[in-house]
Amino acid sequence: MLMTVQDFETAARTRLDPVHADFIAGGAGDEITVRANEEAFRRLRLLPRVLRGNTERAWDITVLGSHARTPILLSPTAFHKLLHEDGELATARAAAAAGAIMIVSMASTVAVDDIADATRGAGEDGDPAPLWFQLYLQPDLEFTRALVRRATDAGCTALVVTVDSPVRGAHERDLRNGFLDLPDGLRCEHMVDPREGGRVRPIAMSPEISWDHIDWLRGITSLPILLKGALHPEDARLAVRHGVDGLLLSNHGGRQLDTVPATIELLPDIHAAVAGRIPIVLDGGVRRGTDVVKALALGASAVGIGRPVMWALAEGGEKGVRRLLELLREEFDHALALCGASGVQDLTPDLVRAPAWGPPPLPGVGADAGRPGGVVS
Ligand SMILES: Cc1cc2nc3c(=O)[nH]c(=O)nc-3n(C[C@H](O)[C@H](O)[C@H](O)COP(=O)(O)O)c2cc1C
Ligand SMILES: O=C(O)C(=O)c1ccccc1
Repeated sequence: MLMTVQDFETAARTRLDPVHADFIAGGAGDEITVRANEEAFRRLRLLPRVLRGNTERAWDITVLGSHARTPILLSPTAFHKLLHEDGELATARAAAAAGAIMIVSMASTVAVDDIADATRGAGEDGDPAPLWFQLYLQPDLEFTRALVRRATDAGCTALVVTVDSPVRGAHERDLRNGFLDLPDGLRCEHMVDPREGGRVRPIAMSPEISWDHIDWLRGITSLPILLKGALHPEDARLAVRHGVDGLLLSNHGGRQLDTVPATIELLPDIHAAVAGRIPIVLDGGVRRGTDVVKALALGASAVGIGRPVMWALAEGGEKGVRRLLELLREEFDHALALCGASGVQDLTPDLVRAPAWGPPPLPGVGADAGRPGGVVS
């Protein structure tokens, strides 16, 4: 029976080509960060409140003007048709049914306009949660501009710019398997260039992308912009200064620079750096309702899931993703109830006990020298 996120992975693996399972599960280098994301959630402990008398619970959130019926959104992931013939259409219909925001990947195998068409009127009350669009800024700015227009015309309500990929992460599993691109018959629909007779362009991951490009993007769109993959508190502050509207705190599920910290471990610092000026969405290692509670308590406005969606899609198409989103919402609701919370607004940092992250500070140095693991505030 499919009761947990782990069950979906186990079930999907019985159906999937192991090369494709490796593409989903894998990460960069030794996959230290892949493991760290999940482990860091496990190391955090919840301290519930009691006798709160809360009988009703709400799960709604509004982030950057986008309303959703769940704080769990679908992080952008590539190549859904590799896993199921309906590809992103199945994923998007399931997200619409759950009222969950879906971030459409620039590397999707169905174009964002077709995804938007498939979900129109598909929500429970005819009002599906909006789509956001993820992009890698292409050095060819006219191409990027056309892509932004396409996403905007499709009705996307935010842009998510992935900035952790000046070069592509070294996915050793894929290299060993010789999995380097989509098989014949599948393509990244957004990369079909009408100016070039329908040639499919490769997605450029370019080290020349800089804050100047963010300024340029800020100037050509009025959609909210989120940066995905800034991890340094100084970059979080710079993002605010450059007019960025939100952060997707993400280490790309451990698929870019290996050995970066778990995102949940970074959240308190990033939260302090932006000081409430812009919302933070977190992804990486979210597998349980309690993980969602922990991230929201430590200051995230929402969380994203990547691999779980792909396992569920491979396992059961639209139905699979529907069931996945349902079970995570049930787990989240259950955890809320056990924390004595009636909604996201009751989730505060005092509900989370953090271990002392990383190597201990040098004795006698810094404000929190020798600080034992304690309540995060
Ligand atoms: C197979 C796969 C494909 C991905 N494709 C993209 C992508 O196209 N664009 C992007 O910004 N992030 C991409 N990501 C990263 C996810 O958006 C997300 O950051 C990550 O999967 C979250 O971690 P989780 O898998 O532990 O939930 C991909 C991740 C996976 C596993
Ligand atoms: O694999 C990834 O993590 C990823 O981001 C990606 C981007 C473009 C094409 C395929 C995958």
